Amino acid sequence: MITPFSLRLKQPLSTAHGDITERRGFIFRIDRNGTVGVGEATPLPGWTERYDECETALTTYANTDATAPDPTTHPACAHAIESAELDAAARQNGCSLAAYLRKTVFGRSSGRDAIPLNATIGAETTEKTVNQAIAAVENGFRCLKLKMGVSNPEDDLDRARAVRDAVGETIAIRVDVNGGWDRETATDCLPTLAAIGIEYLEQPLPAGDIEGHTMLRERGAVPIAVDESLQRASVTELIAADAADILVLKPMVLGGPKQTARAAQTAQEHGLDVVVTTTIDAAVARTTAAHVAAAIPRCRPCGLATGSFLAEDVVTDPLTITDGALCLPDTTGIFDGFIQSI
Ligand SMILES: O=C(O)CCC(=O)C1=CC=C[C@@H](O)[C@@H]1C(=O)O
Ligand SMILES: [Mg+2]
Repeated sequence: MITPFSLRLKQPLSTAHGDITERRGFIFRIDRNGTVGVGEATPLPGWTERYDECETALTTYANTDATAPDPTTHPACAHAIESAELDAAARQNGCSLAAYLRKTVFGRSSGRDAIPLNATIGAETTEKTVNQAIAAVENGFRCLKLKMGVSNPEDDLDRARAVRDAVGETIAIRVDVNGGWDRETATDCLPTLAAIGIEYLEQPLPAGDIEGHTMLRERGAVPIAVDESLQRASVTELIAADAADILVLKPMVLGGPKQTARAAQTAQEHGLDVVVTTTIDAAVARTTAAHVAAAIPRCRPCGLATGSFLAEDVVTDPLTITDGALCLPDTTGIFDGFIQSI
């Protein structure tokens, strides 16, 4: 069964790719020998297939004997299908999705209950950015993610400096440019970002400029993370190119929770760190991503505090965030409560 939804954001999330103002997607429900599984597809144009492409692929899969679509061409659709299958499988095994992924991908039986998060702050004015940063720290967040690449680089750097001055040295500040700089701009910004003491610089250059990220990384000024580049190159290719210290993994963009867990495993085997984030998804995919993060050993603070961007949701959020860390619900599968309420 496929149920479409459309959710408004409380206010636009401003990024170098443009503003995100609403999220439209589908809840996908399957029945496997009497056990229900639920998954979500929330395509984000520019990151995944378009909404109409997702709808066609999901409908075709549901109504015919078609195999699941390729996660590289239809990642959001593949995400919904894989999530629903894993939800049912975990429930049949009497365990949570996190425990199921831990066992089947990482061969482990125990893991973390609480996942530290970053607070996400859009490309706003300095005053708004500083106010949001202070509010996040007062709410217990120890890690802030600032969006850059919308205004000019000098203003961006001033904003990051103002946040550092406001929150002090002990709070991690990471910066996400969403590919908004060229090599020269990024190179020029490195010394100031290093002086501000940022945790890492995420996707400074366009997705396809893998070599440029390698070049920035070689400078050694600040660690480099890639996000959008994972749509252009595989984890193995990015590792071979020495393009990143950190991979930002979005299950909705990578085609599902297991795809993401496997990407994390490959990255960690090669000494890279990972961060799990959403594409500002609804509650089902956010909870799915939280299970993925909980299954992965050694995650840096994750970008999962995104439910508060939405003005409405498909279902009551089962995740609680306390002191900047997220707690998973005690459940089988993704969340037992979804079966009754959606
Ligand atoms: O990582 C986070 O803190 C939240 C998610 C987030 O920042 C994003 C979600 C969706 C699209 C992007 O603009 C953005 C990102 O680039 O990571
Ligand atoms: Mg990013």
